[in-house]
Amino acid sequence: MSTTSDFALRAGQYVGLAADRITFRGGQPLNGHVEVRGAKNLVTKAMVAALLGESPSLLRQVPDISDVNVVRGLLEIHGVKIERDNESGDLHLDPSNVERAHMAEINAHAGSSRIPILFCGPLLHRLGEAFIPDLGGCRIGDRPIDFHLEVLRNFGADVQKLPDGIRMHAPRGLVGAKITLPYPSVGATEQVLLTAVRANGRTELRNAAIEPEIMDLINILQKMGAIISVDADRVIRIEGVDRLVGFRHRSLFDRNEAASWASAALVTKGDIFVGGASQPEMLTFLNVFRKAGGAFDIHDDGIRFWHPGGELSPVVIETDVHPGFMTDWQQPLVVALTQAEGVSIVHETVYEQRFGFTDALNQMGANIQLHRECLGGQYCRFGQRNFLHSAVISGPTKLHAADIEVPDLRGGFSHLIAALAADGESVVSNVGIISRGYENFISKLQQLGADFTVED
Ligand SMILES: CC(=O)N[C@H]1[C@@H](OP(=O)(O)OP(=O)(O)OC[C@H]2O[C@@H](n3ccc(=O)[nH]c3=O)[C@H](O)[C@@H]2O)O[C@H](CO)[C@@H](O)[C@@H]1O
Ligand SMILES: C=C(OP(=O)(O)O)C(=O)O
Repeated sequence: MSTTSDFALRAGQYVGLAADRITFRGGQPLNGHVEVRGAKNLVTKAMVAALLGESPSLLRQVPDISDVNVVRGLLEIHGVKIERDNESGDLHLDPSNVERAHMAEINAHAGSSRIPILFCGPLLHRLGEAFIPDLGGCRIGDRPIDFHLEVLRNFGADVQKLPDGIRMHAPRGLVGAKITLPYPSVGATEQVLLTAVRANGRTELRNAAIEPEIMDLINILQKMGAIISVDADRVIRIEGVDRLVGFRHRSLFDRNEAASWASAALVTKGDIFVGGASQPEMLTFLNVFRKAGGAFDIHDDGIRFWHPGGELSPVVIETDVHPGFMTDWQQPLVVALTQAEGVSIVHETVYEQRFGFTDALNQMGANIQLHRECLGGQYCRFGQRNFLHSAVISGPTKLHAADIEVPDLRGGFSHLIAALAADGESVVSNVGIISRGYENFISKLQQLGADFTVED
């Protein structure tokens, strides 16, 4: 097991990379096997949930990604003792000695993640106060936290905005509330869950997000002693309890990483077995993958994805909340769509500015035009607000080498696979961001036969 201090030192930094630039020699198919472990979008929240327990928790399948290290660093500042077995991915969290932390230390560790905002409920329950630093996460739009703050006020928290973060108090404790979210936000739904489980009385949440990662967080909270029911039509009801205990839980797999490797197989005309992936959480992705011309085969221990030969077909996609097409799936798939015979459309309805990554693809020879209009039948909050949130991709276009810079996590993965599909030598810089959500992606690319050099 690694020691606590190893990880404290690494908290807030991107892991696993000696350098931030990779030179790719494209044109080879990616073939082979990669394993995906726990979902970034569940594991980091489960770690926060451990704060609510009176006894230690064990989380399994935790990936070595920088977002996990950021959350680990923050938990350790609050006195949670954490040990990790890197090989198995087991993470032991002991919250017996949670204490107040210095604002300066918290700020120094906030790093690149959006998770600090989810510490509010657990810290208010345990300590009666919380300080939350400015958030990281991908810059793919404004990403306000107004729903979170409103939710916390509904529970009775006193919220004060400071120049470098937010301070909260709940001197009289937190009380269950009736809440309707303006949009089924994943983070705000988690905020309600993590706060309501220990609040006094009942909470009813309407217009909740119901992503698989949220369902798995509910599984964890139930193991801890919470009482939560999920009704039809996005209604979640929580009965607050006086105490929660630690949990033992094997995390849901990372369906976003799995979908990325699936797209990598399609883009490079390869064949990739994604160990650990399972069908139900990827149903919507699999339908689109098949319509675009990709082949897949579901196994007990993973899913095989490959390019079956012949032309790829254009598709029309509208990203949406679950069970719709996940917004984190579109970027790598767009690279494949540059190779489809005809015109594809992607209407991004979750984030207003998530097509920044397409500039680099156009530089490499793709033909992607962005539009402010909603190119789709679905209601979208961005149509009247002047955002380039619809993409028209005309293909097939040959991709050629270029020097490109990673703008964000999923855009970054799409750049890697575009460089691997392009003729010639491409230099991709700022690749460290990719470690936020893709465990050991450099070793995995090596395993799959990619030809590249990491700069020392
Ligand atoms: C760590 C994590 O789990 N990240 C995921 C999570 O992000 P995250 O939880 O940040 O995403 P949300 O579901 O909250 O955001 C969805 C939309 O709601 C808006 N919004 C959200 C909160 C708020 O207070 N006010 C507001 O306006 C956002 O700007 C965005 O337009 O869900 C997203 C949507 O599935 C995924 O892309 C991210 O990978
Ligand atoms: C947008 C993402 O993550 P985050 O919310 O952590 O920035 C993502 O995983 O693609």
